[in-house]
Amino acid sequence: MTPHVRVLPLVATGLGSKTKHYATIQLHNPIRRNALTPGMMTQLREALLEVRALAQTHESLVAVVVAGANGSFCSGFDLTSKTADTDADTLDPAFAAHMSKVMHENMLLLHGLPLVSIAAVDGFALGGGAELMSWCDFRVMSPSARTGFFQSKMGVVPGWGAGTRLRSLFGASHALRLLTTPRILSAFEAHQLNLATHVSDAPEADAAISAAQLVHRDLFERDFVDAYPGAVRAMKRVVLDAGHEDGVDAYIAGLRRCLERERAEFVGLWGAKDNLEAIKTALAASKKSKL
Ligand SMILES: C[C@@H](C(=O)O)C(=O)SCCNC(=O)CCNC(=O)[C@H](O)C(C)(C)COP(=O)(O)OP(=O)(O)OC[C@H]1O[C@@H](n2cnc3c(N)ncnc32)[C@H](O)[C@@H]1OP(=O)(O)O
Repeated sequence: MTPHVRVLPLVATGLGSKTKHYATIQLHNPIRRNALTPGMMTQLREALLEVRALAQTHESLVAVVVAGANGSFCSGFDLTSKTADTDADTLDPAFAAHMSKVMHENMLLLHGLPLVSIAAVDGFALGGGAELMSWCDFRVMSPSARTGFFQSKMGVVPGWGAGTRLRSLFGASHALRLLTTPRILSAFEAHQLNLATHVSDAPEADAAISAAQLVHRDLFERDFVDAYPGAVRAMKRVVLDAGHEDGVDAYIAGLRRCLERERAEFVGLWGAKDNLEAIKTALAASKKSKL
């Protein structure tokens, strides 16, 4: 199946006036661990707009889950996608600027949805995948899932906005620690660092559980069960609105300006000497591990 991003049918949970629904946006490029091609980035925007429209017509829709397919979350940008989706060289600064802008706008759209956003992380959330995870309000990891901001090891800064996002989530020193430490973290370590907001309470018993199952069982059938849908939606408005004294539009505009500066750093480093050396080393290591 060609790589794609789609919105799955809404799921209902709870009873009576507390019935709540959630939507799922699924990233589907399993042979590349759900890395995003340029085409998938455009489809991600369409999926986010579809979910935003659903939120307008369905008052009981309280959350959107972002998930991968076949046991993986997302391994960032699909480094093999240039020939399939575009003629541009993906190491070209013009491509870097374009990709980063598209993903920054996607992240702002996700962040500004009137719904609680939930990353359901199985397998790996790596590079841009860790960034996408970080932009979600809740970050649920299955017991065997892994994540990591390994951009510094690739000689770049984040291309999908994690500098801005982690600074706003955790403050400067914690954001810097995560971004300058290109280590792959277990779900347990990610939870200790507050990067994961939810992991299994009994990881050994839940060894085979998926993040989507954890979301359904632990969030919707337990944590959210007593909340009224209207109150959940209002909480999201309150929290977003509290981001800036002039309200949500000023908050998002401020984030956009920060992302513009972050993008300039990314474009300057993507495809430059250190990045090329890192890609060469990574490719050689990958080939060696398969011999
Ligand atoms: C925008 C920027 C940013 O950070 O801001 C980015 O995202 S740059 C992109 C950053 N991401 C990466 O560099 C991810 C590199 N990938 C990996 O480190 C690894 O594949 C893992 C994600 C840890 C998964 O390891 P695991 O052992 O489970 O599987 P594997 O390595 O055999 O991967 C399965 C197949 O998917 C491919 N594959 C995995 N990630 C890919 C990616 N991002 N782009 C293109 N192909 C990718 C592998 O080459 C392999 O292809 P074959 O089956 O043909 O051998």
